[in-house]
Amino acid sequence: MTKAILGIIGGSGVYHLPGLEDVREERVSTPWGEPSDALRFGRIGKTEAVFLPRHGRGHVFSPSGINYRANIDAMKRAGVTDIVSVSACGSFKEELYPGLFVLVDQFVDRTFSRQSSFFGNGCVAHVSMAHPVAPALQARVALAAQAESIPCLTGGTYVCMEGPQFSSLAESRAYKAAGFDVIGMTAMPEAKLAREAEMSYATVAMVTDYDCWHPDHDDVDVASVIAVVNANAGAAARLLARLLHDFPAEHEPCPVGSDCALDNAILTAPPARDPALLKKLDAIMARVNQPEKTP
Ligand SMILES: CSC[C@H]1O[C@H](OP(=O)(O)O)[C@H](O)[C@@H]1O
Ligand SMILES: Nc1ncnc2[nH]cnc12
Repeated sequence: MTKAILGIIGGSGVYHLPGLEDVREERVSTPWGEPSDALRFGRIGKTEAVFLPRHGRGHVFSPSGINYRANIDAMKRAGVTDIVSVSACGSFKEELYPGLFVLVDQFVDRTFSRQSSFFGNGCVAHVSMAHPVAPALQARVALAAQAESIPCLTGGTYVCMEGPQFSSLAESRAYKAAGFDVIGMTAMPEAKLAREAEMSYATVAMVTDYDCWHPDHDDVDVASVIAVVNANAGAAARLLARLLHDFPAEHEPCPVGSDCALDNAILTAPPARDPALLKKLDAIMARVNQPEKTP
């Protein structure tokens, strides 16, 4: 049995987790550098949680400047089994209106200036990203939203742009024509790294705007995003509190293999592996490095 510990990553405007009890803060260093902020450990009900604001308190890290590897590695070191991230996003669909929570299940990665893997020369791994969101975790988020009567839709594709500038009208129209549902700047490589670290991952995409394609709405700007996030901060807090309160004590095995993603993913032969990289991978590869149990 693996004890479930929930990691919550807060996005723009979400720098705290209201309702967290017995809070303890700890700065966790990782072989990949410093996470965006101190980890905040606590619990809601019987469930332990670890909260991290991805931009740091005071919003100091830009989407391209966030150390995603340090954030995910720190969560792994803290024993986190399941991560729920909250992300503000623009909408490409009329029916995905500002204030709606969308539980996306696919990502398109258009970032180009980020460290997107823990692996590399000396230890090569290829994990599956066919199903980047853990369905059981996502279903629990949906149940929590339902229980709190929070408008929430399951399913959708989040395109992750590099930023920090918002999209041009031509880009916005192209993403809409491609059938993407929402756009943000942070879910990638976060979701990829969570998969490499064998943690379940689900995103609550909080629609804040219609980007710039909509003829009847103003083009997105920071003020409008933050106004919608602030207006919905209470709903996000209630959703997360309910999720934590109702979360099972034991980590539920992931039907798409989030918790065993490294099985059959590592190509580099053991004798050829780079000891320095393996040392950095101590937390990420902890499960696959365990000595085999003798019967
Ligand atoms: C505040 S506007 C752009 C900013 O909002 C989103 O943040 P997050 O995903 O962390 O909630 C978007 O990705 C940009 O970072
Ligand atoms: N329209 C948009 N584009 C990119 N990131 C966003 N975050 C919130 N709204 C956004």
